[in-house]
Amino acid sequence: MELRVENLTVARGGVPVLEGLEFTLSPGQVLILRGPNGSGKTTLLRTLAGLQPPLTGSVSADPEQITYGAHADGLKATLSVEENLRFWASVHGLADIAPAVDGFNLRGLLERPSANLSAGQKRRLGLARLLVTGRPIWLLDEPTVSLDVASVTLFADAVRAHVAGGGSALIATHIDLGLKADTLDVGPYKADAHRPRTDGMRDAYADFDEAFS
Ligand SMILES: Nc1ncnc2c1ncn2[C@@H]1O[C@H](COP(=O)(O)OP(=O)(O)OP(=O)(O)O)[C@@H](O)[C@H]1O
Repeated sequence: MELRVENLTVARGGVPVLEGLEFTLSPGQVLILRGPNGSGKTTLLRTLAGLQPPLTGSVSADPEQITYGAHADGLKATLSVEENLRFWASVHGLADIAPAVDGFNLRGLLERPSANLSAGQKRRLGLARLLVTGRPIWLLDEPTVSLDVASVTLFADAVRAHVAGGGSALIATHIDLGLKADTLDVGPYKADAHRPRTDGMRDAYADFDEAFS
């Protein structure tokens, strides 16, 4: 499934951050999102995932086809590693968690409550969740934070296998993952936050408190 973005403007706290975005993420493609801190990568990913509305433009993909891996691992703290994976697999109608367990080297941690994992182990479990969603489009925000070199390799292998199977991935990262990938630099799309808007949309979002979204 293709994800096509046309004339997209995204905002945080009512302030336009990126505007005029046009790109396509195709099956089999890895697209690396680049840009300095605060440039709007997370805002773009959240909008593509359907977690916040765009100010203008359109995103062609159905949110049901998308898995969003955010900064937070989103683990259920009182459940074990295995229970976490089984829970997500059941939500997505899948039964087999073995590829996720083995793909992220979690076999020796299955009984451990996820609250008791190290930061890197938590991240591995959060990423393993990608494999039990069965969804074709992965949107990932700094997925390798806390991972050691070996785990970064596991992650890169998982992405490679995903796109080889017809999936796609848009990944915000500051490191080189060693993947065959295209790059989307958000720099040229930086919005002029102070330009008066003519479409009335600014007012609609001005009081929106992102802290509660
Ligand atoms: N909850 C929020 N409410 C209002 N503004 C926010 C909020 N979160 C982020 N921002 C602002 O929105 C802009 C874009 O932030 P965003 O998190 O999308 O950048 P980023 O490119 O992902 O940065 P980083 O590389 O540091 O993760 C920044 O100026 C940031 O300060």
